[in-house]
Amino acid sequence: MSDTPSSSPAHARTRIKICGITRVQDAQDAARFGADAIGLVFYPPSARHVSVAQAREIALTVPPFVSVVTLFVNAAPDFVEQVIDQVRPALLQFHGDETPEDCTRYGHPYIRAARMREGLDLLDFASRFSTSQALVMDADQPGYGGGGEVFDWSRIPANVAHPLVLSGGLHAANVTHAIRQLRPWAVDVSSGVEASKGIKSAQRIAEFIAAVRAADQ
Ligand SMILES: O=C(O)c1ccccc1NCC(=O)[C@H](O)[C@H](O)COP(=O)(O)O
Repeated sequence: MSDTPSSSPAHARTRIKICGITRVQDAQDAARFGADAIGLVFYPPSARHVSVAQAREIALTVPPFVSVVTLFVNAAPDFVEQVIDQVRPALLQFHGDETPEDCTRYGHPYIRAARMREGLDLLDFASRFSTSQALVMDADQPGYGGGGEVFDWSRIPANVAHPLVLSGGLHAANVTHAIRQLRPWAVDVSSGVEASKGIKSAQRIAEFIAAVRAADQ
């Protein structure tokens, strides 16, 4: 086997985040099938909103080396502090209208969602959020996120320096193609692995993860 560089991607394995987990059982299924991270949504209008107590219970059952990500939409700083203290997330995810200062004030690693609306300059956005560990690229939709909508992937510039987390309307039937086309660092899914809003389907999680692994071959 040759050890010369090739055009293959810089990483061999696309990371997978299953977002909008509301039940211990769903977190365990995600981990069991090989997810790298689970997302807990703190946004009361969402059907996937969890209380701090619920989130803590779920986080305590997540096995080692599976990251817990807590997602906020324009949350009050005191509330974010409470979640950091009680849930101990590996990462914060800001999915609303937060400024760079809103994201960095906790001194905690974070990822920032870019809602891919018409006219968004992603390179400018990336430079404003240079301290973000990754950019989550999601469809722009009413309700901020989790709407199962795909955006136009051709609007992602090739030269974004951040690791990219592809999100928005992914499911087992389109994620293989998405990964082969874009080679993101990670993929993030919610609606595409659900049985109903906020309730994940073990079978759909398994199929989604198998489709990601197929793309990594
Ligand atoms: O999931 C929600 O209800 C939600 C509400 C408000 C902001 C963000 C939200 N979810 C964000 C996510 O990380 C989803 O995984 C992402 O938007 C993709 O969702 P989907 O298109 O349903 O796979």
